[in-house]
Amino acid sequence: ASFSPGSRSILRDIGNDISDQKDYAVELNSTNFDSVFQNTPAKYAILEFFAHWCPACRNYKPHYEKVARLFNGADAIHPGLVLMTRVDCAAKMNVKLCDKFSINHYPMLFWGPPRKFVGGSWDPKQEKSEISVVEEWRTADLLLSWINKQIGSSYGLDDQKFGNKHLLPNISDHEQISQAIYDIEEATEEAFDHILALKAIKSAETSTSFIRFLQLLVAHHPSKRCRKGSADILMNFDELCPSGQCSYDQESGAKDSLRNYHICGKDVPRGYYMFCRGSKNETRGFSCGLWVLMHSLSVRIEDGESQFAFTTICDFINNFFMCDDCRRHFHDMCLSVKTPFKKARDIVLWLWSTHNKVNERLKKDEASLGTGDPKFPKMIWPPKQLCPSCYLSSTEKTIDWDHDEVYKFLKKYYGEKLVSSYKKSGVSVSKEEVVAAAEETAVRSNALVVPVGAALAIALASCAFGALACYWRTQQKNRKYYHNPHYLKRYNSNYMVMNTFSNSDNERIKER
Ligand SMILES: Cc1cc2nc3c(=O)[nH]c(=O)nc-3n(C[C@H](O)[C@H](O)[C@H](O)COP(=O)(O)OP(=O)(O)OC[C@H]3O[C@@H](n4cnc5c(N)ncnc54)[C@H](O)[C@@H]3O)c2cc1C
Repeated sequence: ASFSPGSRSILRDIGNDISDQKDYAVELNSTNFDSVFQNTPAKYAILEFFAHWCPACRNYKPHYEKVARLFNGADAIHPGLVLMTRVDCAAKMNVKLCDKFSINHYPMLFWGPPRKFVGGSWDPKQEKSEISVVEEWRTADLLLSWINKQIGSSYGLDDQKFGNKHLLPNISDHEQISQAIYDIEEATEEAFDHILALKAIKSAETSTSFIRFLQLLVAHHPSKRCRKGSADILMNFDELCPSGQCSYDQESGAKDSLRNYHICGKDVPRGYYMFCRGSKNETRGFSCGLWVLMHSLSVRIEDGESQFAFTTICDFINNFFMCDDCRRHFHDMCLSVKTPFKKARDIVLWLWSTHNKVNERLKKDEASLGTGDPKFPKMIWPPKQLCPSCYLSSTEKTIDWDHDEVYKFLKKYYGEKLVSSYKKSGVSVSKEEVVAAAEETAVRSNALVVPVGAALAIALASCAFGALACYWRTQQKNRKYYHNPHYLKRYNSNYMVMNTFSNSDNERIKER
């Protein structure tokens, strides 16, 4: 089978094998070794070399399995992050493989990016290698804290799976949305992967569209690590994509390549949608995550940013959502908006009703073609069970919405209930620092594309991420896109409202 990066199939398949064997760590041999490392969506791998006759190895197995339970298999607690594997060196077919890794005692554990193990080897005298020996491994506790140190996490052996085993639709459950933060992170990463795979930033137009979307993410992405990752790309954008020509170099050492960046950091588990998990592998997932991302952005913007957010989302879908029919339909709906949005409420409700138009169309298509997910039939949303007050009245054919109630509901559902669960220690910033940075950014950039709230949030993000802040500020001085009329003129007048900073804006920033 072939697996694309982020494919859910491989982890599910590994999961199925595991339930048969009751082992979580994946047993490798000289035949499957390369293909498993090549195809795993995990970011890191641990490889244990052992011998089945070795008593110490047998005693160690429960420790190793205790950790593997967290990361491997369909019910992994932290899926898609660390692939835990083992090779039995006492099996004849693996002798050469174990030799290549200079195994001189059992068990011996290695750590590295999975691809580095493909056709790989290890030699103690080797100076530069991305594969390293795991130093603290003797108990499950030690091994997990060693892993935590490598990836900056704080996982515990008692961590429990977040949410239901296999999400079954419960349309009246207000709390299910809180799990969507993982899906939004994954969808954000996946969108970035698609852009990279198709080298889709290739002109001034696509560059601008991408920059604007990053600005929106830096300011309003509900996940802290995605705000940080987006800020990181934004800060380095001039180097990564001079004149709109990005480097997509695959070389791991290529510093100026977009491929070396992760829009949500490098630890986002891949291959596991939760809120958006379909009952079949090929349904839901990314497109659901993308909708949820857009809704969660829309409820976070402020009045002054509404037109910016609208054009940014429309352009992003048009330029980078690789489903042709989808983006064409969506673009038509964008073009049908004749009056610029002035209030945040306008874009929240527009996105909601646009999504419902798509639902309505797909409901018919899926019924006639049988292509939908039977467990998640399309519906006009939110259903009454989820928001009774949204309905003034309804018949089978029409719904009379209470738009104020719908707006209130969406703000709560995609706002308050959907927040970053990612905590990183040492990230703190004083209010004064935020205000100073926002002011600095605002005063300098009188014709900035970034609207007030976004500038503040970017400043906040950049301050909050410590060393990035100073770099961001110096980089901003060189950022020509914002000042270049070429980049600003491409929209027709009703499709674009530029925000400029005035003294009163600066006062507002100070107040905030
Ligand atoms: C911009 C865009 C355009 C698309 N166009 C097409 C297309 O033309 N043809 C096609 O076949 N597929 C299209 N898709 C994919 C399609 O809309 C679904 O994403 C996909 O079928 C998966 O559906 P789902 O059941 O996971 O729910 P989705 O429609 O993806 O919705 C995700 C979640 O959002 C919530 N939700 C549902 N409706 C609303 C609403 N109105 N407001 C707020 N929240 C809501 C629900 O909790 C739902 O589970 C498009 C996707 C996107 C992002």
